[in-house]
Amino acid sequence: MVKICCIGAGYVGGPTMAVIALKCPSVEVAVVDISVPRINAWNSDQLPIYEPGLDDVVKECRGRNLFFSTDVEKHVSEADIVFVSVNTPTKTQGLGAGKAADLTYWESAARVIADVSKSNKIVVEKSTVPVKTAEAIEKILTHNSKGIKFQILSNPEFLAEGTAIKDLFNPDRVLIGGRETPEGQKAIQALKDVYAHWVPEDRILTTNLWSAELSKLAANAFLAQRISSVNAMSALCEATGANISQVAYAVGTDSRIGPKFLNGSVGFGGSCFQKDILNLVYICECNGLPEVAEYWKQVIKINDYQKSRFVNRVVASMFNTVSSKKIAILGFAFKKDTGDTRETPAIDVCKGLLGDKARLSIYDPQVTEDQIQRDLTMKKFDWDHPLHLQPMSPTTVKQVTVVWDAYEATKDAHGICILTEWDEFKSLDYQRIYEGMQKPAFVFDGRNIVDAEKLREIGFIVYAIGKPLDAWLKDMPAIA
Ligand SMILES: NC(=O)C1=CN([C@@H]2O[C@H](COP(=O)(O)OP(=O)(O)OC[C@H]3O[C@@H](n4cnc5c(N)ncnc54)[C@H](O)[C@@H]3O)[C@@H](O)[C@H]2O)C=CC1
Ligand SMILES: O=C(O)[C@H]1O[C@H](OP(=O)(O)OP(=O)(O)OC[C@H]2O[C@@H](n3ccc(=O)[nH]c3=O)[C@H](O)[C@@H]2O)[C@H](O)[C@@H](O)[C@@H]1O
Repeated sequence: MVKICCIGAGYVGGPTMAVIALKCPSVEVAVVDISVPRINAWNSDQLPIYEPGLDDVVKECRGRNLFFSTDVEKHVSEADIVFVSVNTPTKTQGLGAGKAADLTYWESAARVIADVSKSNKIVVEKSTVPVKTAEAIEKILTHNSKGIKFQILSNPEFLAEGTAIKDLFNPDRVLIGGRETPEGQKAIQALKDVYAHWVPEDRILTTNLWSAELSKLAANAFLAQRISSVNAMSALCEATGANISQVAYAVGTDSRIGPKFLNGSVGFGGSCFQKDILNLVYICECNGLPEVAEYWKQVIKINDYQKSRFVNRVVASMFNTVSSKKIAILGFAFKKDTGDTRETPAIDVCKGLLGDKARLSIYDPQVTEDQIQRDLTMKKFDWDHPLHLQPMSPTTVKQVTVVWDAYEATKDAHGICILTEWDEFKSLDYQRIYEGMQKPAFVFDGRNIVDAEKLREIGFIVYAIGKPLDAWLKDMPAIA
C-alpha cells in the first residue's frame, strides 16, 4: 500500500489530502502538523476550516485511510511520498522583507524529512514557493541524509477557497514538475498514478521543476491582474457614467478574454495573490529585471488604490467625516463561503474608517469576534504564520463591536458597507433595515450584489463599485 504523508494541515493540506484519500482507497494518507489545536480540530466534528463539502469527505475517510496526527516524525519516516504544504508567508524582517517568501517553515519541514527518513522518498512541493526552491530543498535533503535518495517534485495547488472540494474533484489541470532524469521521470509517474485515480490523463501536465514552480506564481499573478484591470476600469466608469458590469460583460464575451473573474470589487484579498505577486516581484528584481518587477507591482498598487478609494467614497459622501458615526460592516471574510480573513480588503477598509474615528458594527456569518479583533490589531503579514506563532493581541479596538446578525449590525447605523458577497446579504429585508437607520441612510456596495435601484426606491443613497453615481455622490467627490 502506498503511504502518503502531508506536512501542514491547513487550507491546502487538509482538503487536498482528504480528496486523495477519498479517491484512492488503496492509499494511506496521514496529514501532520505542529499545531495541536489544528490536529485536534481535524479529528473532531468541528473542522478547523469552513469549506463546503469538506465535512462529508472527511467523515467518509477519517479513520479508514485518512489520519490526522501531530506525530510528524513517525508519519514522515513511514511515507513513500511526502507532500509539504506548510505556509510560505511574506518575510517581515531582514533581506527581502515585505517581498520575499519566508521559507522558514519549509526549511524546518525539509530538515525533519532529512533527519527521520530511513528509506528513499518522493518529496512534493505543494506550497507555493519561489522558483528554484526545489534546488535549495535538494541541498538540505542530500547534505543531511545517510545515503537515502530523494526525488523532489513540484505539484502546486490551484484550488480556490470556498470551492476547494469542487476544484479538487474536477481540476482544470494538475501540474507536476520534476527532474528530467530517469529517476525524476519515475517519480513524476508515481505521483501521476495517484491523481490518475480520478483526473483524466490529458489534464495532468508534466514539466520541468522550474516551469512548475513559476507557473503557479504566474497563474496567480494573471488572475490578480484581471481583477486589478477590471477595478482600474471601475474607477473610470464612475468618472464617466459607464457601468462596470456592462463593460466587463462586453469585454468578456470576446472568447479570447473570457467572462470569468471580471467582477469589480472593493479589492482582492486572500492569503496568496498579494504574497505571490510580491514574491514574483522580488524574484524579478533578484534576476536583474526591474521593468518586469515594476509591471507586476502595479497590480498590487491598483488593489491598494481600490481599497482606499472605497474608504474615501464612504467618508466623502457622509459630509467628509464619519467621526462617531456607526457604520455597519457586512462581511469580513475575503470572499464568500469561507471564514478565512487573511489579507481581506475588510481589514484595510475598517482600518481606514477607524482612522476617521468611525464606530464599526461588524457581522460576518463565518468569522469570530476574536479573529476580527486580531486582524484589526495584528501587524501586516503576521496573519500568515501558524496561529500558535502569531503574537497574542493584547488590545481590542474599542470602537468595534462584532454582532451575529445583519439587522443588529445595521440598527441605528448611518451607513452600511458590504465587503463580502455572502448570498444572505442579497435577500435581507432592506426596507426594515432602512427604517431602523439614521437618515440619510447610505449603502456602499463593495461587491455589487444588491439591487441598487430597489434600494434607492426605499430611500437609500447607494454607492456601487463602478456604477453610475447618485447625484448625491457626484456632488461629493472623493479624492483617493
Ligand atoms: N489557501 C489557499 O487557498 C492556497 C494556498 N496555497 C499555498 O499552500 C501553502 C499552504 O497554504 P495554507 O494551507 O493556506 O496555509 P495554512 O497556514 O492554512 O497551513 C499551513 C500549516 O502548516 C503548518 N506547519 C508549518 N510549519 C510546519 C512544520 N515544520 N511541520 C509541520 N507543520 C507545519 C502550520 O502549523 C499550518 O497549520 C502556501 O504556500 C500557500 O501559498 C496554494 C493554493 C491555494
Ligand atoms: O494560490 C492560491 O491561494 C489560490 O488563490 C486564488 O484562490 P482564492 O484566493 O482562494 O480565491 P479567489 O476566488 O481567487 O478570490 C481571490 C480574491 O479575489 C476577489 N475577486 C475574485 C474574482 C473577481 O472577479 N473579482 C474579485 O474581486 C475575491 O473576492 C477574493 O477576495 C486562486 O483563484 C487559486 O487558483 C489559487 O490556488
